[in-house]
Amino acid sequence: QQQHSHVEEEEEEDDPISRFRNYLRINTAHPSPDYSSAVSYLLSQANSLGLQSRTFHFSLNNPILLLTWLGSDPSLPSILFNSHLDSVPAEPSKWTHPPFSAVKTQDGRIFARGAQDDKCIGMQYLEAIRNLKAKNFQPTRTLHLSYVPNEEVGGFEGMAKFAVSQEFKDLNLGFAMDEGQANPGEEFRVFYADRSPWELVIKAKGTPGHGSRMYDNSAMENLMKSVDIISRFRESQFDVVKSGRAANSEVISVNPVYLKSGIPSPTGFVMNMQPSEAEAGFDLRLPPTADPDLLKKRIAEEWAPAVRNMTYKILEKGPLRDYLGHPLLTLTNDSNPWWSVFEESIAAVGGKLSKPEILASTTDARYLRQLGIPVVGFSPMMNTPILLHDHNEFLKDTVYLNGIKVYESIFSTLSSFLKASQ
Ligand SMILES: CSCC[C@H](NC=O)C(=O)O
Ligand SMILES: [Zn+2]
Ligand SMILES: [Zn+2]
Repeated sequence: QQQHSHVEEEEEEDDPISRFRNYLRINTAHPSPDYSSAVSYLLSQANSLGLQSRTFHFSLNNPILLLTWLGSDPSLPSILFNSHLDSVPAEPSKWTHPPFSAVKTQDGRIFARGAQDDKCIGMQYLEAIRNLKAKNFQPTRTLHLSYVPNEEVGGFEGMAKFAVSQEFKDLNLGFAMDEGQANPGEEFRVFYADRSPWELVIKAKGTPGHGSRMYDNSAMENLMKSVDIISRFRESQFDVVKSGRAANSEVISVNPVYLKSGIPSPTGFVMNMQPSEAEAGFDLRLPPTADPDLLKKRIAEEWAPAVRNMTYKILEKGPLRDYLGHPLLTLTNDSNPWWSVFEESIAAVGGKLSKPEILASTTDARYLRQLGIPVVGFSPMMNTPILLHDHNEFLKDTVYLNGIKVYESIFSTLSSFLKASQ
């Protein structure tokens, strides 16, 4: 009985850490994310802060929540802070604590799927507004917070649809921020571009035959030649990274994700038959500087040539260029006034930024950059191991709380910044 009341007491606490942990307890992992609970929870927070709220349904079962803190001069371009509602799945048996219980250990680590990616920033945005309101801060520019579904599977039912809507256009955005990544070191990492993902499937056909026969042009041989050629390209890119000439995210990555062939039998595969078809799947990532046409030519001529009985399919998962044909990147120099003001806001709280990077993976920021909106990827996590999509994802309470201070500075500085009128 006593223990029971103790637990209830803990759940009813209302402080930044409990509010973060409660958000983490809502299971928004794929394949069946509970978006409605997440949206109701965020709405209750927004209401307690007196923020305006709207929920959009551009796609069935994929709600988008938009919260707005109206500036004193709503005619100025506004600022958007985005986070995604969904998470990748977790395998509970491989975690030391259940992934949706948000256990906090003695040393302050909060374990949950989404702790770093990216429920931290979603709640830190709200806490920063809470603190600024308590200080009677009034923004000049309007601030928007967006909570979007479907990011982890490409954003096609989320930000991709929102970004092309009239409702989005009406926000009149001047600048946006989206998630970044943790840093084990002392500085905050910051991202000016994402790599663009392609899915590549290559298929080989060939002569079937007895498992004992040696002959040319079997499907397996044709596929394995391609796998070998692709591996060599991968090595050449990886060598550039290993020799320190480029960062991981600055080269084209190509990683095999599946191999499929064989003739199934009740116990596995028929072992004395050479199959007539074989295929392989690859995850490709292109940095903004990569030449997509050159890569397509390489795929057609070397990786899956028709002369070797190969066919292929490339699925481009999102844009590579903006509507003016420019690569999707945000300038991080003085020519971008938003960047300078962002830098100032970090310095104002004693934060240090590491050299701006390209993100190795992909976020919804690409849909905003496609529109020509400058977007900075940033999650204020220093002294933190990179655990996104990993087992035992956690964030330390002190790091989380410090991040709230960082966003207070970002919000107040950016929303008062008047020079940029674009
Ligand atoms: C095909 S777009 C997928 C987007 C996904 N984002 C986060 O991990 C990623 O794989 O980078
Ligand atoms: Zn993410
Ligand atoms: Zn992710």
